[in-house]
Amino acid sequence: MEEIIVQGGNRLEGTVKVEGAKNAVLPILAAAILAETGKVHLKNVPILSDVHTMNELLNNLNVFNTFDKENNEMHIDATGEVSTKADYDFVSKMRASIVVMGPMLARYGHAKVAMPGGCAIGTRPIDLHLKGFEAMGAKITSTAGYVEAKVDKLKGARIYLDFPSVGATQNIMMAAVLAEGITTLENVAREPEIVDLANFLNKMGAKVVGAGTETIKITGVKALHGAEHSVIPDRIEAGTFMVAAAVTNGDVFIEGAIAQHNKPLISKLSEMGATFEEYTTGIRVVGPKELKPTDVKTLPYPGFPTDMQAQMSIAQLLAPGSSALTETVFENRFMHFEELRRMGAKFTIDRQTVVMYGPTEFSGASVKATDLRAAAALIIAGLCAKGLTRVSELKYLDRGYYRFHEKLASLGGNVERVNIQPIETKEKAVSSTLD
Ligand SMILES: CC(=O)N[C@H]1[C@@H](OP(=O)(O)OP(=O)(O)OC[C@H]2O[C@@H](n3ccc(=O)[nH]c3=O)[C@H](O)[C@@H]2O)O[C@H](CO)[C@@H](O)[C@@H]1O
Ligand SMILES: C=C(OP(=O)(O)O)C(=O)O
Repeated sequence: MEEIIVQGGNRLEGTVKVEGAKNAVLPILAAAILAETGKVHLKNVPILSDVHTMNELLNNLNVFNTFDKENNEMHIDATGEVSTKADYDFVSKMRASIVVMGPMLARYGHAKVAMPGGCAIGTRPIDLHLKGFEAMGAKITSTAGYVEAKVDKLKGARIYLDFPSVGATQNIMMAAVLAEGITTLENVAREPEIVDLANFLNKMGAKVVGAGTETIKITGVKALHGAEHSVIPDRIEAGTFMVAAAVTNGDVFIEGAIAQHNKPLISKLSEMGATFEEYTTGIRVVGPKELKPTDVKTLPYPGFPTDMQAQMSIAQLLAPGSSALTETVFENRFMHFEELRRMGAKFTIDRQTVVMYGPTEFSGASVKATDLRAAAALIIAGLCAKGLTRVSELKYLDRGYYRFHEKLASLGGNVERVNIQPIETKEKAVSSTLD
């Protein structure tokens, strides 16, 4: 079992480079299914376990790729006959696998995908994705844990999303690119990852306009081809380093960070006393000696991102006074708070709002990551704690952060990743030496 061990107290200083965005590359990899001719060439592909999982799924569907990890480049070939069934083994590992459904349906008029189910942060239904496919003429059935969509030819439609779901916007957009006629998608998600997907689809020959606004218009075309594309930088990884710098009174240049993508976070951390300098190559963050309290509410983009909520809570806990955090996107994304309590955090939770009482003097403890962003938050808390913090369940961290411990260590953090023996194995070893 692996753990990250953090000895708190160091100020972070120096330069750190962000990877390509996990949440951009996953739907883009799914979109590669649409390339009936020519290969897809992707640049700035992050080395993450989620990317590995998506690759395994694609291979299983007869879509092959080579990943040059030295250069973060990938070549994908979807010109063969692509399978239209995504098995439970893959979808259960990673919810984002559901976005293969739109491309399959667009290219073959058929998709059968295991129902993704909920996860550590909420129930996460896919009703909006399915409503969109239905509006375009697909018949949807669900049996034995699978959802199946069938249609002779998808037809363009006017679709209003009840909630600006990121995954539903992507899935419906990818279904619509080969549909007959025009699809108008209203109340869509406006995240930068939606814009990146639309840009990639357009390079493949699609006609998508309006990505990044509330309405996306897609004019169906006959077929799509391979294309070259560089994935946008990961705004959540960048934001995680912003918080790490802010809470350690640090001075960190985050290479590749785009200020436009992180406006609400920059605004909140500025309110708390951090200063920011924006450059074309990245962002410099300087943390204050003492943070000021502030309230945060997560919202769809361009609101404060739910994926930064756990990390932000560390800054709020450190600030003297009370700070509130309201989570409106997922119904169960406060799991990390009980772990933080073990490190000395004081707070109360009432439904979707946590009120934190600072300043927290974090003390090092053994804690378990409860999801991907919780893992990063606990490590950041460890950077500010007295003594040693040990964070386990690193499988979550590896979904979305590449060599997080090495990056923090390169900034002066006392952070190590170690392989520890499970207790039973240790006991066996001790008893065999006694024998
Ligand atoms: C791989 C990826 O890009 N993941 C991101 C994506 O997840 P994902 O695409 O799953 O998130 P959504 O925007 O779809 O979900 C937001 C909310 O809408 C609900 N919902 C969604 C679809 C649906 O059909 N019905 C429904 O009720 C969800 O349960 C959730 O409460 O956006 C989230 C919100 O910014 C981020 O936290 C995730 O990191
Ligand atoms: C919730 C996240 O991802 P996913 O939607 O893949 O679970 C995340 O990136 O924080």
